[in-house]
Amino acid sequence: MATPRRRMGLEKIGLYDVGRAIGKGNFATVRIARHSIAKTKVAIKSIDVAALDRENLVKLEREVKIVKIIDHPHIVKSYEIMRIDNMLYIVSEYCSSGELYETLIEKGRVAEDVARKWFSETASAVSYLHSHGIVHRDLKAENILLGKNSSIKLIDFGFSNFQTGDQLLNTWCGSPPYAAPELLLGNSYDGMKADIWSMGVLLYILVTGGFPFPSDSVNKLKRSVLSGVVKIPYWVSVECADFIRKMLVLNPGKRYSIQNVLQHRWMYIRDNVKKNQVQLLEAIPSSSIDIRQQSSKLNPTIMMFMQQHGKWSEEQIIDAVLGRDFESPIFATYELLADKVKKGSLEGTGEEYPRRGSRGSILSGKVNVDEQPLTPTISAHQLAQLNLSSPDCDSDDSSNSDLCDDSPLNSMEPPNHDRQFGLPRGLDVIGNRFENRRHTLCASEQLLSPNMIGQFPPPNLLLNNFMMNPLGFPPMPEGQAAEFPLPSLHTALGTFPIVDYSKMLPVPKSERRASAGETLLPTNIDLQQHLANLSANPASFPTVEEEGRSYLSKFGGKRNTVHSLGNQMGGGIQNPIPRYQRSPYAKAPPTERRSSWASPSLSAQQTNHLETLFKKALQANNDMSRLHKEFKNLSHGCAQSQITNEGSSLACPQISITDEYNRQHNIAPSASSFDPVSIFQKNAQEVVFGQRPATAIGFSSTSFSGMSTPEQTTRSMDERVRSIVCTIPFAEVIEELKSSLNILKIPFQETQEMVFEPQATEMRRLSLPSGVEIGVAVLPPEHKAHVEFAIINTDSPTSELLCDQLICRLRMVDPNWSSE
Ligand SMILES: Nc1ncnc2c1ncn2[C@@H]1O[C@H](COP(=O)(O)OP(=O)(O)OP(=O)(O)O)[C@@H](O)[C@H]1O
Repeated sequence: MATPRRRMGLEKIGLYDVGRAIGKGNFATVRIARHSIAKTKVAIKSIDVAALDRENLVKLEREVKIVKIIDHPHIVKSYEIMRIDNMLYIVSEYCSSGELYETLIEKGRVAEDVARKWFSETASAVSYLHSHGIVHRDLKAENILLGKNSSIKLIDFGFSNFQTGDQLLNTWCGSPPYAAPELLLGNSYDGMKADIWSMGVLLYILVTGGFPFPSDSVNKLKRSVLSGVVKIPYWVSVECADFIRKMLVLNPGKRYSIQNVLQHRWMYIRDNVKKNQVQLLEAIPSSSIDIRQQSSKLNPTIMMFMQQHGKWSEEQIIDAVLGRDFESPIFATYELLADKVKKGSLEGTGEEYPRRGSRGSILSGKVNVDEQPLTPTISAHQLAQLNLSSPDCDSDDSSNSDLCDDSPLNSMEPPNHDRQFGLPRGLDVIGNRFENRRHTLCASEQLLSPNMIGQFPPPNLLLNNFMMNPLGFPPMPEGQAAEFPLPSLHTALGTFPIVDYSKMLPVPKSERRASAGETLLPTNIDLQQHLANLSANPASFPTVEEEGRSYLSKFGGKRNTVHSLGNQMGGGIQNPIPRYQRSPYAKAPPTERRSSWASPSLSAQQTNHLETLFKKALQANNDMSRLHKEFKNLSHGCAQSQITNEGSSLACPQISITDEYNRQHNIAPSASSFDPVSIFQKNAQEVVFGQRPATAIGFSSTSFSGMSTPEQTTRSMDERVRSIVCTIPFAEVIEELKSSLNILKIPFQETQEMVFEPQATEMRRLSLPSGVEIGVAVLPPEHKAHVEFAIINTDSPTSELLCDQLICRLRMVDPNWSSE
């Protein structure tokens, strides 16, 4: 008999046979165990109370208090609290499929419908907590377990707390990568809003497989979080990206609440997984859940069974169960058996209790069951309901196979969920499992101590997983190249292995503003070739700073600002031009703006013609071929244009360099002892920096005329900015623009920024690889959306046309729009 022999090796704690360790936290070890009467597997978290200081003792007691009162299908259920000697044990339902974090490590990011299911379940649990004034404060993929049918179970209430009304919390809790900015700043915070930030990070991780703010130090993390820039890869759907951004809003006052989260449209996109979830959410509206509602009914079958097997009296059972005495084995036994019955044959039949006339018992006046004489025997049918007839290690739930292995009790082996996902149980995975895990941090006083840095995940842990599995990247659908003569960047991005988002996506605003040695824009280097080289050797991808340094060491010692100056047909710009002083999206007096904007290469009539065609093409199921053809015809007719055709590389903008020193000291460019322009022009082919898609820092452009003085030849930035005001809400404008770009299959990067003039307001920037940047800002107090389209790299009519198209789309959804 194998079972008894194995069981001899199991430690006995209370009514549990305790087996191997399945998890480890800061202060706790979690082991799998089996209830000797209910035969149900459970997880037992054991904490050596003697090892805790006063502060942690308080937290532990709070955790105990909270787990006793919460009851939600997506929160791990606790059954019993045992205090034996110096140890405190929390017995809870066992989740067989491990941590969500491990699943992500193994599988990489998940499809959005899977993410939606998991995220909805998490949101449902968080909503339940928040509606009962409880904040979790440690939401992370490691604290989300997967139970049967891959359903989410939230664990670890070690840092949860009660929060009422407008009360703010002060204790620093959580894991840095999931920590809200207000926590990173050491401010008092609203725990509920901090939970939402962590949920934003969680959703980001689910759909991208990486962290939104990848950093290898706390300082970098802080900088990255506080920059307010969230870089979302292009494969994330527009709705999902919007949702993530709503949760990752710096200002907690403007951040989504859990009610907003539950109502976001991404949560209601229909798919098979969601259908179930909607039902689930409907079945458990958070507002209607009473914390562990006391049931006045006790199951007589369970009671009889307990009397027989536990030797407890009827009164003892009733007292413990109705009194919800977590510190009594009677309550745990009853609850475990009741859950077994619920999951078993009675589930869904509505027959949770024996029918009138069936064998039952009058247990007491307190118990609302059919009044029948107590029969101290249990029928085979009733026994089957309890699912106890199977011997140890036979039935699914009561199996000891996980528990009673031959390994030492405290050996740290991963649970068998590896098998569930059909993955080989790699030794390296076993070895790293607990090392990789990020534990929760908690500090009352200091913000982040140096040893917290050690708590960070191994750099790019999730992303590295991607690299090992390039198939994790969505291939660009065949035949879906950009409809417009965009550079081949589109395809290149599809195969570009992400080493670090910060190297692929637009650099943060703070970096963009750097004045020295930075360049902006694509030159005539074949971008695709360049990216292909980089993808072959990702480590060689230089940062902006490296690129700048390399330039300076090549061309001179001064710190120069580099401007891109338009096109190769421009006839050569001999003089530096004043640096463009402000963000293209900063508000400017109307006089500084052009109310209308037209391509110098296309007549207004031609533009209108294209616009009309564009509208028609949109109506005709996105058939852009005619428009495209028309566009090509027009472009051939533009002698001075620099329209590029599909497949060709980016047009070569001429580069001019403003000597920063001269500019600052109002020294005429001609007086400069250093005139790198000509050198630069000669060496334009060698310029290796600025290939980054849509990277732009101060810029200006040449016109097509080839005139000789900057004043005459340069179309100022304002001339290349089209500005319109929409009357529909900001979010809808963004959605419309993004969906238009998606229809046109034009990749874009979205960043969130703040505009401070005339007053602080949120701005969204969409950066397109073709060099178009779109800024959308709310116009207070009217709450209209101010949209600016800026062409930043070349005076390309292609880009102009694209802007026209996007404006046209906005006009269709907002008849009240106006141009500025
Ligand atoms: N009910 C459970 N079923 C299966 N595994 C569990 C269960 N509870 C905990 N674990 C495992 O044990 C690990 C540690 O548990 P838990 O997070 O509760 O401990 P902790 O000490 O609070 O951790 P930390 O210090 O990181 O916050 C979990 O990440 C998980 O892998």
